[in-house]
Amino acid sequence: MTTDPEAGRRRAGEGDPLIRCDNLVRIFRTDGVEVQALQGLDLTVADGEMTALVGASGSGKSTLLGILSGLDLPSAGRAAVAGHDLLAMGRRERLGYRRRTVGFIWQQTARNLLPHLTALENVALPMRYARSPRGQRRARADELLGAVGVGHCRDRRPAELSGGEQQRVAVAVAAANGPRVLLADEPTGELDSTSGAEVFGALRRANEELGATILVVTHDTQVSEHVRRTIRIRDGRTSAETLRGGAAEGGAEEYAVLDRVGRLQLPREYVDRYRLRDRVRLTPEEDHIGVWRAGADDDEEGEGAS
Ligand SMILES: Nc1ncnc2c1ncn2[C@@H]1O[C@H](COP(=O)(O)OP(=O)(O)OP(=O)(O)O)[C@@H](O)[C@H]1O
Repeated sequence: MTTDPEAGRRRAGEGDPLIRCDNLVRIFRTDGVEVQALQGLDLTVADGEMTALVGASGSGKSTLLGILSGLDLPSAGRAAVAGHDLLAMGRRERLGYRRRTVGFIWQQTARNLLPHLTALENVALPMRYARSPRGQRRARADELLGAVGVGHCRDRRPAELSGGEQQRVAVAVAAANGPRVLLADEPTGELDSTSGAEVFGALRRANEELGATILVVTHDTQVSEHVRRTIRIRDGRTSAETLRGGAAEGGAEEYAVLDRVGRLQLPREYVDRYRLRDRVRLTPEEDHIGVWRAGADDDEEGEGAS
C-alpha cells in the first residue's frame, strides 16, 4: 500500500488551512426575534481544495459565505482566510481582501455580470478596479474566458448568453484578480444538470489551472459528484463529510466533524440504524473506538457501530 502523507494531512484538515472557522456564531435580531443562523460552526479548508458545503434551506450556508466574503461579521468565534483575520480587518484591509483575496459567484446571474458590458469587458472590470496595467487586462480576460470554455462568448453581452455560459463568464470574472479563494453560492441553482456540470467544469479548471481554493455552497446533494470533499451543514454547524476517492479509489469515505472540545455528531442514518438513544457506550480499542447502544444490562447488548 502506498501512502501519501500530504493527502493524509489535507484529508484530516490539519496543516495550515487556507480557510479556518472556529466556533463561529451569527445571531440576527429582527423585531425583537433572535435567529441563531450559525451555532458554533467549525470549518477548515486546505489550500488548493475544492469543497462543497451542502445543507437544507435555512441551515446557515449563505450566512457563512457572507462572513467569508468579508461582507458580514460574526457575532462570536473566529474566522481567518489566507492569513486575514476576518474579525479584525480594518476598512482598508477589508477592501483589499474583497478585491484580491476572494472572488464570488452568486446564484442570480444578474448579480454577477453587468448587462451593458460584453463578457470580455465584464472580466476586465475587476482588474481595472485593482489597477492592473491596462495593456494586460484584455489579454488576461481572453485567457480566462478560454480557460473556462467560453472564449467564443467574449464579445457578447449577458442577454446574448445562456444561463450556463453566464455562470462560466462569472467564474472568469471572479478569478480575474487571481484570488486565493473562490466562493460560490448555489452557482448552478438556476441551471439544468448539463449546464450545471459545465459550470462545475469551469470551477474545476479555476481550481486546477489557476490554483484557486474553491468553496461551493448548495442545497443540492448531487453536488458531491463534482467535488472530492462534501461537508454537510445542519442547524448552523458542520456535521459530517464525505470524501470521494481516498483509500478505495472510486469509493467514498464518511467522516463526522470533531470540534475542538471533542464533540461529534453521528449521522442520522447511523443513529436510526443502530437505534442509538440518550447515551452510547464507548469501547476504546487499539486503533478505533467502538460505539454501542446502551441497554438496560450492558452485558446483553449486541448492536453497535465501530
Ligand atoms: N439578515 C437576516 N436577518 C434575519 N434573519 C436572517 C438573516 N439572514 C439569514 N437569516 C436567518 O438565518 C438562518 C440561516 O439563513 P441562511 O440564508 O444562511 O441559510 P441558507 O442555508 O443559505 O438557506 P437558503 O438555502 O434558503 O439560502 C435562517 O433562519 C434565516 O431566516
